[in-house]
Amino acid sequence: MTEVAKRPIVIGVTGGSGSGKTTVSRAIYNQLAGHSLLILQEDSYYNDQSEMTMAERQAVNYDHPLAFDYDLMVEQLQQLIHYQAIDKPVYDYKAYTRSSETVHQEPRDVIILEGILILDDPRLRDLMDIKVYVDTDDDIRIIRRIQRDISERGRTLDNVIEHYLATVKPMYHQFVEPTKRYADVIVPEGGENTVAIDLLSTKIRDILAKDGKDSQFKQANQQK
Ligand SMILES: Nc1ncnc2c1ncn2[C@@H]1O[C@H](COP(=O)(O)OP(=O)(O)O)[C@@H](O)[C@H]1O
Ligand SMILES: O=c1ccn([C@@H]2O[C@H](COP(=O)(O)O)[C@@H](O)[C@H]2O)c(=O)[nH]1
Repeated sequence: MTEVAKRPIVIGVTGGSGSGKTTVSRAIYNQLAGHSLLILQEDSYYNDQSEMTMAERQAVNYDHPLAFDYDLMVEQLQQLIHYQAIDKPVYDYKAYTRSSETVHQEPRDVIILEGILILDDPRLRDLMDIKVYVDTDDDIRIIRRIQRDISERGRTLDNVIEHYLATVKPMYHQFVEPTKRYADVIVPEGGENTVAIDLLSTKIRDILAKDGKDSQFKQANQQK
C-alpha cells in the first residue's frame, strides 16, 4: 500500500486591522499548548525598504497587496510544509522597514498563518486547510488600532487617524473585506469568541489525532 505523505495543517486567520486576528491566533495556540505549533505573521513579510528614505517609507500604502513580499512568504511557507526550518524576516514598525535580524523557525505540525491579506494571494490560499475570517465592526477596529499603534508601534494619534482615513479604511473595503468569501469560518468579534476558538481548536485536534501527530509530539516532549 502506498504511504500517503503527511504534511502540516495550515490554518489561515484573516480580517481587518484591529479585528482580533492576533488574539484569535494566540488563543488557538494556547488552547493547543503541548502540540507542535507555530504562528507565522504576514506583517513579517512587509517588503524590505532599507534602500528608501524615511519620507518614502512613510508614504507607502501598507494595506495594499504590493506592500508585501509574497514570493518570500510562499517560499518559506512551502519550506515549513516540507518540514524544513526557515529564517523568518522581522519587520520593524518604528523604522518602517525590515530589520537586519531574522528569527530561526523550526517546522511544526500546525501552522497558523495570520494577516490582513493572506486570502488575497491564491498561492497562499491554496496552501491553507482551514480559512478563518475575523469579522469586527469598523468602529471597534479603529478604537483598538489607535490604542495599539500608540502604545506598541510608536505612532501618534494624528498619524493613526490620517493613515486610517487615507489607506487603511479604503484598502480594507477594496482588498480585505472581499476575501471574506474565501473563508470557511467567519468569527464575529475575535478574541472574546470562546465558542469559535473552542470549535476551531477541537477541529485541529481532531485532524492531528487522525494523522497520529499529536501523540508523537507529546511523547517526544515528555521524553525531554
Ligand atoms: N475581543 C476583544 N476585546 C477587547 N480588546 C480586544 C479584543 N480582541 C483584541 N483586542 C485588542 O485589540 C487590539 C488589536 O487586536 P489584535 O488581535 O492585535 O488585532 P489584529 O491582529 O487583527 O490587528 C489589541 O490591543 C488587543 O489586545
Ligand atoms: O510600517 C507599517 C506597516 C504596517 N502598518 C499597518 O499594519 C496593519 C496590519 O497589521 P495588523 O496587525 O493586522 O493591524 C496594516 O493595516 C498597516 O496599515 C503600519 O501601520 N505601519
